[in-house]
Amino acid sequence: MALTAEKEVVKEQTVCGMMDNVMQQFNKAAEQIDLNPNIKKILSITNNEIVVNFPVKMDNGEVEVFRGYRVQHNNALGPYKGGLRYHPTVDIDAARALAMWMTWKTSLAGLPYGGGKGGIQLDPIKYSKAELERITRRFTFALADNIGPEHDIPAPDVNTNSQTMAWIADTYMSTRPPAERSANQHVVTGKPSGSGGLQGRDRATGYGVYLTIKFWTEKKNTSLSGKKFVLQGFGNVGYWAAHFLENDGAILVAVQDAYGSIENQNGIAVESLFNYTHANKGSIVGFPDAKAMQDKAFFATDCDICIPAALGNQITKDNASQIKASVIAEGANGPTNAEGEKVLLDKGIAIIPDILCNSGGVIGSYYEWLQNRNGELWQLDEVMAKLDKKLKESFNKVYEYSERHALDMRTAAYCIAIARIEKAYTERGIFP
Ligand SMILES: NC(=O)C1=CN([C@@H]2O[C@H](COP(=O)(O)OP(=O)(O)OC[C@H]3O[C@@H](n4cnc5c(N)ncnc54)[C@H](OP(=O)(O)O)[C@@H]3O)[C@@H](O)[C@H]2O)C=CC1
Ligand SMILES: O=C(O)CCC(=O)C(=O)O
Repeated sequence: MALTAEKEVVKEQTVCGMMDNVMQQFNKAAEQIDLNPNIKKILSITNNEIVVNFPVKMDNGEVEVFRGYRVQHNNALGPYKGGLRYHPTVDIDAARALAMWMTWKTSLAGLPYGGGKGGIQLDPIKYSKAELERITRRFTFALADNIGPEHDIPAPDVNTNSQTMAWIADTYMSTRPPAERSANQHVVTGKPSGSGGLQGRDRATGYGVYLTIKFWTEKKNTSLSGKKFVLQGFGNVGYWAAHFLENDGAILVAVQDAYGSIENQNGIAVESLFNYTHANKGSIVGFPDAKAMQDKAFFATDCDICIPAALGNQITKDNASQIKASVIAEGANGPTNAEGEKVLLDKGIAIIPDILCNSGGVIGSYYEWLQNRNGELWQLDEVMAKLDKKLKESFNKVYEYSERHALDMRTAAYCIAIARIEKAYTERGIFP
């Protein structure tokens, strides 16, 4: 199938209503822990919402005006932290929900951060690399002091990467007095390793997805060897998760990206698919060692593990009942909506929730931030070992809480995350 620039036409985007989803999750946990009503009020809304419209000259000499967002949900535990997404579905609802998820995620991981998220409403495939660089630099300039290394620290998300972060860091640092420039390198994380980036930040999220699945299988007295998994999204998170799962003996049997879906029950070789996508404008479509499948049939594929690692609201009441896996590992943020989740839990399918499953990314970002702040250079093996230890602690905390209180893992994770923020407010004496 020939690829077109009109991704949205190829596959319907369903990212609306993310706030409803995160609020239902929050309210359920708030009730469970009997959250102080004043703190509940604070956490139910975002602290700051920055919307910027900024003009950029295109390659053809015309000016286009873009809309960018940065939502800062809460900073009770430290500076706002979270990614920037470049996608047509970026709007204020999505940015609010994604910022809230970051607050719970950083709290659960025990990091000294709050939550923020943002991005630009655009389809990057429609722009040249030079245009994307100018868009990113103008966006950074428009955000001005709303971001900063001790205030709000962006990172990569959908359709942004280490190159995007390098442009942001460079633009932000160029606005500082000369003597302070390099001291501001940690305004963003996820930078290339030659520009202050952390060895291993590229794979940190996918590695965390893999680890949480491994820890879950260990709790079930089984192993990953021979387990079949399906993967929605073959980008940064999806590729690295698949890479580590395959190394541990699991078998990739179906993949979906924005252009289509493929299946091979005998196994899809992860590195071959990765190399193929690089030669095929980034898409999995047409991979010779798998057959094409209908997008709608993807979630019904026979498998043990299902990994949504693309956009939000992908598992809904319409497809949840078809899922054959015994565990869902949420690489993406908010991939399962409330109705879909009910169907899954009723069927006895476990969910490793996003705020735990994909937290390896922000934990890696924290290490990068520390590395820059302390003027250090960390080695890959020490980064991976630290990630392993931290994720194991987080996973065990959530798993044990869920067992002790007979809760699903998402609600358990939320209870732990929210209780930590409540404690911070209470200790300050504001809400006795
Ligand atoms: N990067 C990170 O460190 C972190 C990311 N996340 C979350 O993980 C998810 C993926 O992020 P990331 O891997 O960085 O993003 P990438 O941009 O690297 O990859 C996104 C992937 O999702 C696919 N995709 C997009 N739309 C659809 C669709 N409608 N149906 C199926 N697949 C689709 C893309 O396909 P195509 O290439 O064809 O467009 C691509 O394969 C997001 O939810 C993000 O918020 C969470 C924590 C950290
Ligand atoms: O690395 C970070 O700071 C945040 C990554 C992110 O956007 C996420 O965890 O959803």
